[in-house]
Amino acid sequence: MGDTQITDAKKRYSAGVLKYRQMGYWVPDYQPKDTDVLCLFRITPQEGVEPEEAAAAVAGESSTATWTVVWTDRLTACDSYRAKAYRCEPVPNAPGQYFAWVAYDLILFEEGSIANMTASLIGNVFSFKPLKAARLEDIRIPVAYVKTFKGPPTGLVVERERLDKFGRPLLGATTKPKLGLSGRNYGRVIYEGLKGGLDFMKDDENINSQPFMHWRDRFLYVMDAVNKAQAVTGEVKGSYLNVTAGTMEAMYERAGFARELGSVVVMVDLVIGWTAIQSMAEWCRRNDMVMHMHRAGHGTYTRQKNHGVSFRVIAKWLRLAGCDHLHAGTAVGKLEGDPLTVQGYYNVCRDSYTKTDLPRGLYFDMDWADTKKVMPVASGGIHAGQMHQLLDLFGDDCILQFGGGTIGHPQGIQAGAVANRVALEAMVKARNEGVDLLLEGPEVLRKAAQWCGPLKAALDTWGDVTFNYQSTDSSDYAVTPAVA
Ligand SMILES: O=C(O)[C@H](O)COP(=O)(O)O
Ligand SMILES: [Mg+2]
Repeated sequence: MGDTQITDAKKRYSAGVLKYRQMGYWVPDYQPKDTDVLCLFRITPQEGVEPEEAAAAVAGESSTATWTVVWTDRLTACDSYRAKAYRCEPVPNAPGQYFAWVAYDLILFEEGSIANMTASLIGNVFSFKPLKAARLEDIRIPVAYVKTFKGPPTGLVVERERLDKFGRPLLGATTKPKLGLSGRNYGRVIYEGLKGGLDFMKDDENINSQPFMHWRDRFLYVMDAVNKAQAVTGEVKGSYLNVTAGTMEAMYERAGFARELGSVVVMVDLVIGWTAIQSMAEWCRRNDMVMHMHRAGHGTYTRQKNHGVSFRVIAKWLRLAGCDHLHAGTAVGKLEGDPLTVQGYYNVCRDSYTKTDLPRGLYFDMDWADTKKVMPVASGGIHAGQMHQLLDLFGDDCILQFGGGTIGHPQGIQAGAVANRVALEAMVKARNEGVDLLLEGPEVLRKAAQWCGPLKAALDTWGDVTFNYQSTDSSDYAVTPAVA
């Protein structure tokens, strides 16, 4: 018996163990349908396992197969239900690694459920012994499936209208220290930041309801600060109230209290899980609330290039699941992120139609079918001295968040916020006047600092701080291959 699909029914369905290719999970001449879910996996087969067999195994284990032939396949439309590995190629400059393309028929998935989609695509298959490692690099979700998800509760366009803020990135800050402040002191930090010119303040990912500050205290003091800052500045302000909790009931209770107090935004952490995220998105939609998503925990499975799930896939799932803000990397800050790869994440948050873009790690075209847009958030170790790079990398439709880079300002929190607002406004003005931000950005900052003491102090304190480390996850295609 060879390594290709066995078509003789008696041989194919006799009890025993067959190769996945023999069972029909490797179909090199398969033409993907417009309605198929397409996945690109990076696989590292064990020694002695042929790449096509490994690709077929991935297709099998993530769809209908098990390790042995089961006659019950014949009670189903198994020929169409089987996922099909249809292409397998060595990864450039990565010995032992292969890209495997797999197509899944739409019938394999429940509508509107990321939990269901992920249970197939990243279910058992990542622990499968014939593979040393596997990574889901990218996914094409077809329009027919996209339309079964509601997506962001508010969306980027409506959020700007509600906030009445246009033509520039929004500005925020994460309250620091991450843990330990009492409600009253916490509220003071919020007020200072908002009064100084930020649009948003933000709870940190791990602030929930600890002994030093019960969640109700936090919400009360934060909203008192938000209201006062709105009154003195005349601008709409918000503070992401983190409602992450141990149960859905507790999260609904906290979100309900945030709404009662007049908050425009609540926040959850990625660690609450797909079903909880979709439930909270439903709640936000019903209650006209912006939903901020902190991607806490993602680095445990997105960061290493040879194993896990790329953040671009997580970002696509989160846009469908429904969040309005999503932490998507900074490139220049303290957290992992190659600039082009991070731009790829931003693009899938905001695209109407995602085009294949290999240098940015985007392997498929994908039509978002008018799914609302997510506001990507740059947060993690950024400061005013990087404003030109941030604006150049990410454009206007994003949120720039400076936690330490606001709270740690030598002249105080309000001065930190002023420095960031002035740096941003100066940079947007320069960009709009045609200045080349990368070439002349530092000079724009220096000039603005002549008239703004807080910005000068920020640049003096942090201007030289960089985080220049080798990225663990950059594209395998540094430049787009030439098109003949
Ligand atoms: O949750 C976050 O986004 C980070 O804690 C940001 O903090 P930083 O700006 O001080 O790095
Ligand atoms: Mg944080």
